[in-house]
Formats: sequence, C-alpha cells, structure tokens
Amino acid sequence: MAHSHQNDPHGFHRRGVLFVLSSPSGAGKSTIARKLLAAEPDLAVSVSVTTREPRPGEVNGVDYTFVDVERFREMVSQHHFIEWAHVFKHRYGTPKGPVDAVLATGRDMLFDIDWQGAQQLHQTMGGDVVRVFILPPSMAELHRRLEGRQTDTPEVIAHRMARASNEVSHWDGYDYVLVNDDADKCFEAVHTILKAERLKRSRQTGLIGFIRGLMKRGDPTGESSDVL
Ligand SMILES: Nc1nc2c(ncn2[C@@H]2O[C@H](COP(=O)(O)OP(=O)(O)O)[C@@H](O)[C@H]2O)c(=O)[nH]1
Ligand SMILES: Nc1ncnc2c1ncn2[C@@H]1O[C@H](COP(=O)(O)OP(=O)(O)O)[C@@H](O)[C@H]1O
Repeated sequence: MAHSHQNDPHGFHRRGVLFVLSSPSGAGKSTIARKLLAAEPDLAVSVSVTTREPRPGEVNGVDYTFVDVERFREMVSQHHFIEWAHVFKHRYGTPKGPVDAVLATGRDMLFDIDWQGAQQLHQTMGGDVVRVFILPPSMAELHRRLEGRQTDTPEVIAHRMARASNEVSHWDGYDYVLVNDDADKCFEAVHTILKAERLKRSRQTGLIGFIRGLMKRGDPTGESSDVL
C-alpha cells in the first residue's frame, strides 16, 4: 500500500512529506484533516500525547493518547517526544518513534500541532517540513464554530477565543496560509499543496538522474538511465 505514494507514476522514489496543519482552535483543522485522510488513505497520522481530558467520542490511541501529568513528565525525561508544548493549560507532545518509522517507509505524515510544535519540528527536521496554517473567516465565525461543536464549556471556549489572536499572530512561520470559509474549498487547497509538495520531492530525489539518462548520447530510449 505504502508504495503507491512512495513512488510517482514514473517510479521516482521520494522522501515522505511531513505535513503540519495548525490553526486557532475551532477554525476547522480537524475537519480538513478528516477530509484529507478520506482522500489519502495512505497518509500516516501522528497521534499526539496529551494531558487534557478526552472529549466525548474521542478514542484513546486514535485521537490522542491521554495520560496524566506525571506520566507526561516521565515521557519527556525519557526523550519520548520529537517536540512538545504547553497549549491551553495542558501539555501536548509528538511521539518520536512513529515519525522515525514512517520516515523509513517514505510515506507522508500529517501532524495536527500548534505553532510551537510546527517551529520545533521544522528545526529538528532541518527545515524539511511543510507547514499549513488555517485561518477562520472572522473571530465571530470562530466563536460560532467553537459553540456549534458542543465539545467545550463556555469557560473553555472563552479561553480559546482569548488565545486565538495570539495563535493567528504566528501565521508568518508557515509556508501556506489559507482561510477556511468553505470547508470543501479549503480541503481542495490543502490537498493540492500536498500533491505539489510530493512532486517537488520526487524532482529532488529521482528526476535529475532520469533527465541525465534521457540526455545520454547513443541512448535514445533512455532505458539505461539510472533513476535513483
Ligand atoms: N505542539 C503541539 N501541539 C499540539 C499537539 N497535539 C495537539 N496540539 C495542538 O493543541 C491545540 C489544542 O488541541 P485540542 O485540545 O485537540 O483542541 P482543538 O484544536 O480545539 O481540536 C491545537 O492547536 C493542536 O494543534 C502536539 O503534539 N504538539
Ligand atoms: N468551513 C466551515 N464552515 C462551517 N463550519 C465549519 C467549517 N469547518 C469546520 N467547521 C465546524 O466548526 C467546528 C470546529 O471545527 P474543527 O474541525 O473541530 O476545528 P479545530 O480542529 O481547528 O479545532 C466543527 O463543529 C466543524 O464542523
């Protein structure tokens, strides 16, 4: 299964895309992520560890791995995380093991992490991360979405609204900034970015060898080219 994305139609191997989606809480990144996963079943997802309480319907080990603060601290001291941060009074971290495992297969991986995580991951991976930031159409609409989701108390919603403009202020640390007005249009844009970033990577890793082969004198078929 993994091979369908690892290679493009011409057989060029490429590195997987580490694809970060961030947004102020409630702007719709989980909605966009769900659509992306439906369209890209081979896309691996990084399951974060968090100290926040599960919401109704959230599944341990699928949406998040839920732990208490003591266990989280232990995991930090054991270097379990590739990055971690405090967000909304809780701790959230990206486990390193699954990232290494997915990178070894060449598959792409999706991260739903905040601007601090995006920054740390970008540094750790030597800049080879694609960061997409999703904005709400307005603060009033953000508030409506947080209320409409019916997952948080009025206090939690107020806290998230208070944090939203600070989150938005970090837009400049991203490669792409999109407004999630219409969810399907926003998903299409995110999907297009992922596909374009894949092409960019196959160019870097395989295409140059292939072009050299095509240009070889006395080899009009290009069959002796050493792609890879
Ligand atoms: N740095 C970092 N941020 C994370 C991680 N996991 C989730 N987050 C961010 O934590 C914030 C709160 O997430 P959550 O409690 O699920 O609320 P939601 O954004 O309303 O769905 C969001 O901005 C997430 O992107 C992680 O592993 N690392
Ligand atoms: N483009 C959109 N238009 C209207 N509602 C949306 C849109 N995108 C998401 N929503 C809704 O807004 C709420 C918050 O979206 P969600 O994906 O949970 O946000 P986040 O993961 O960024 O916190 C959900 O109830 C979702 O159905």
